[in-house]
Amino acid sequence: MKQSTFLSPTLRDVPSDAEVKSHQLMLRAGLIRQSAAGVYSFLPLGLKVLKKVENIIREEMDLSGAQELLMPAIQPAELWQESGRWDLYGPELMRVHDRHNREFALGPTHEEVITSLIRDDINSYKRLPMTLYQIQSKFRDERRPRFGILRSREFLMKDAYSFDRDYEGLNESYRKMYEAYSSVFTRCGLDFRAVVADSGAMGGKDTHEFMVLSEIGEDTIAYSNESSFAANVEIAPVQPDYEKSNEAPLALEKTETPGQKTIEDVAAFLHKDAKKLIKSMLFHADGEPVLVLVRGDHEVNDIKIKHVLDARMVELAGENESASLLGSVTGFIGPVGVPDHITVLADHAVRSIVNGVCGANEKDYHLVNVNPDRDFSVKSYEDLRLIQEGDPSPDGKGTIEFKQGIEVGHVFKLGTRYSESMKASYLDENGKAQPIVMGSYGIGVSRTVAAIVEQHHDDNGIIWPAAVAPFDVHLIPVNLKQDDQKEVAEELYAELRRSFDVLYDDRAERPGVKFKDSDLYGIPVRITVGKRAGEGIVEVKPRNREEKMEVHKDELADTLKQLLNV
Ligand SMILES: O=C(C[C@@H]1CCCCN1)Cn1cnc2cc(Cl)c(F)cc2c1=O
Ligand SMILES: [Mg+2]
Repeated sequence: MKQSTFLSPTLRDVPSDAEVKSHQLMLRAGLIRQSAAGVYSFLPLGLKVLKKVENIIREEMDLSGAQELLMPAIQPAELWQESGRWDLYGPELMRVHDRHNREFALGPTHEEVITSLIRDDINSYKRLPMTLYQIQSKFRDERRPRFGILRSREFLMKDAYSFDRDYEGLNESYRKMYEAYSSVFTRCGLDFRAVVADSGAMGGKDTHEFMVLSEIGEDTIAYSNESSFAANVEIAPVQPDYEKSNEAPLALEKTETPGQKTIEDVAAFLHKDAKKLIKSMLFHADGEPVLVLVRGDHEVNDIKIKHVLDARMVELAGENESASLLGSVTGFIGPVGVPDHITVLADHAVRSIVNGVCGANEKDYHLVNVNPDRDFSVKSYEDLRLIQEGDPSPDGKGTIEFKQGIEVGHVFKLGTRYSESMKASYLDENGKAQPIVMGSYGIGVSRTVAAIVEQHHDDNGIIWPAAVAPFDVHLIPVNLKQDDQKEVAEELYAELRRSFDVLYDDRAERPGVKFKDSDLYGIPVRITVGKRAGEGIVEVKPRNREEKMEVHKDELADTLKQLLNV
């Protein structure tokens, strides 16, 4: 490709609204351009990378035995009404009307469509197992699109769906897909972890997220420093560590704590360690009031509350709720003397508190020498807190550390959630109808491109791993006015492009501009045709190393093969 004709405008300066490196560099290197908040065009250079990632995914999907199809982005509302999700999602689900005023969704995912497709065509156990996938644009009206294509409102996803006769079959389909994902992200040159995840609104049991390690990742991974344990912190289990204290329980006392509402304030005011405090929070779980207790130095994990109560919606109650239900404002509520109709749940660690402190359910008062089970009772002690760095790993090996991650893949064991609601069944050997057991598996294809940039760049620009690079070689003559340089460059371009993807910088630009653009583009190998062109010597520089080699043009093809390990 001749660069003089190529549309990939580079920017000298960092765009002010781009906060993270991948967003900055993808704009500066001319890979993407924004057309609206969270809506992007992929320019030719960016599209070439997107296609490389897509094809790695396609190869691994096909190797895993999945077959590719393409579903429509426009989805009839009826399908979402059948699955019960039309009213479950709010403004994030983009909805359109057609000319007959019928309602449609712009597809954020395709469980409904694929299930409606399958139920018409798979009716015998002989057709199972089957895994289908597509690579297609998805639409999710994110409230806060940000970080370029890392969180955009239209994005490219590979979504796969597996269909099995039973859970044993699903486990096998899931394992195959899990292996395929590991191959995809390894081939893309990513440092990633597969972590145990929360299935969110999808229901279903097992689910894993594939996280690319990155400081700017929105997800927090809790992992053991001595074993392979790794989980999204949202769902990481905490082992109950019941420590019996030999402190004698003292008489309960009410004490004035004027204006002391936060854990820090109360602990300081009463000269107590936060570990002695009982943090009480009033939630609504599917509308029912629940008082949740965690130790003062811990954080409550509302996803765990949802799982413990098997609730659909869990949200913190407002100030006036606490006042009307518990007779006081947040900061002074506690479990002592709580009306019976309010469920009280406590994290395991609360049970070990002796002579603790909690709100007195009266403004400006707290109770001290509070002892669980003596002064208040709980419905049950559960795992309700966020895991913390330094906690023992749930598998008993090592301690927990945190890392930030970018979620690039998410695999789910769906079970029969969709096949039952949408009546997708198969006839077994005895002619009996059974619900199909499903799995769903996503990769953010465009997000993966940005994640690769986050892990592969330096101050001068992107450093593409060879497998996903937009070109193999960047061929740069220093000065086209020099006949020998022009001649050698043209000859090399004609010759190398037969076996490599070559970007030939034929612009009449100053060398400095050419090299700056080249560093921005991040093409794996740069060939500079300069002063020694007349001797047939050119300079070869790998983008991911400082060193430059002088190579005779006759050895060039072999040198490139080694550098690109093709
Ligand atoms: O998409 C999934 C599950 C898997 C992920 C892998 C590929 C197949 N689907 C979960 N999810 C996430 N955000 C959504 C946003 C909207 Cl607006 C919606 F209506 C539905 C969903 C939704 O269902
Ligand atoms: Mg996810």
